[in-house]
Amino acid sequence: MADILDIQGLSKRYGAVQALDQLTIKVPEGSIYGLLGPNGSGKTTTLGIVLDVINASAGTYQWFGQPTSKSTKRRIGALLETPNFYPYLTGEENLRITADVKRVDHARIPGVLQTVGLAHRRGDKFKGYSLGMKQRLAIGAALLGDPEVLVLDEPTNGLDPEGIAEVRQLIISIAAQGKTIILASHLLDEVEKVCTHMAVLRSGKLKAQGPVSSIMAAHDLVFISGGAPLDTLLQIARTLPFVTEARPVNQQLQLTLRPETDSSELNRAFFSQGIALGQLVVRKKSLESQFLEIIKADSV
Ligand SMILES: Nc1ncnc2c1ncn2[C@@H]1O[C@H](COP(=O)(O)OP(=O)(O)OP(=O)(O)O)[C@@H](O)[C@H]1O
Repeated sequence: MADILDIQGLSKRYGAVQALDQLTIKVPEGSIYGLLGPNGSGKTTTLGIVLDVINASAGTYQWFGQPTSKSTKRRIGALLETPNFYPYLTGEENLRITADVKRVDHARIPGVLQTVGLAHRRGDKFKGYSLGMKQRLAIGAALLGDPEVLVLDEPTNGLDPEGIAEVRQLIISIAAQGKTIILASHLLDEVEKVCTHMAVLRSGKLKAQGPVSSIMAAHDLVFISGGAPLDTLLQIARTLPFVTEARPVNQQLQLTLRPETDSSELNRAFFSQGIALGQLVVRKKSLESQFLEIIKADSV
């Protein structure tokens, strides 16, 4: 898979604030890439830099394997702030105005309205739209130029639960049409539900990145006990190449395994040393606790 966006060592300083610190990430083509981090972690700054509205202090980025230019910009649609639509005009009329500003043919409008699920409401005034419909129209405006990539900053902020569900579904369906989507969010739940890949930021630093499933899978815990004294189990566990962490907890041994390790390998490894484990329990950590650990960790 080619990389749509390649960010290398991006840094941004605002006076005393290091908003971004040597960020390096690659966004694969066709992914829904989530930039996840608490408020102030540098997500908007990152999007602003790669959209060429904020200057970086250091580092580089390339879109489609090229430095940014008019032609790369035409291939990117972005929604950083809610656009100012006219309340007394219809959804369709508002898109016509946006199309004129962007010098896009009006012939694109019916298809865009269809994509964002507003074709049947195209003649209704914007002010009568629900919050979710307003945001879908905004996403439609970003799609007018038929971009290959859609960049969204906190796309569900301020929406009601229904609007959140509509917008998340829309993002997934746009990606299904072959577009790459990059979105910033402070909601772990959102990234987990919508994204295929993620980068976790804290205080401008990258804490983890990769496919959402492998980041989440990397943090399951295994508890073992029995068959031998805890000390012996600990000694053996520390020699196993697929065990990344081992420590005694409440008369059991708590282990963290390398991603994609099957816990049955543990049974086999101990058995080969003459120990039949009395108990082996895999506990999935809650996503919240994984996220908190990732953003707490000094490095991942
Ligand atoms: N124009 C600016 N001047 C000074 N400091 C800024 C400016 N823009 C952002 N910052 C600071 O840079 C850091 C990163 O901000 P940024 O907006 O990129 O984070 P974020 O993850 O998008 O958070 P949020 O969701 O709250 O916008 C924060 O400490 C913020 O206060």
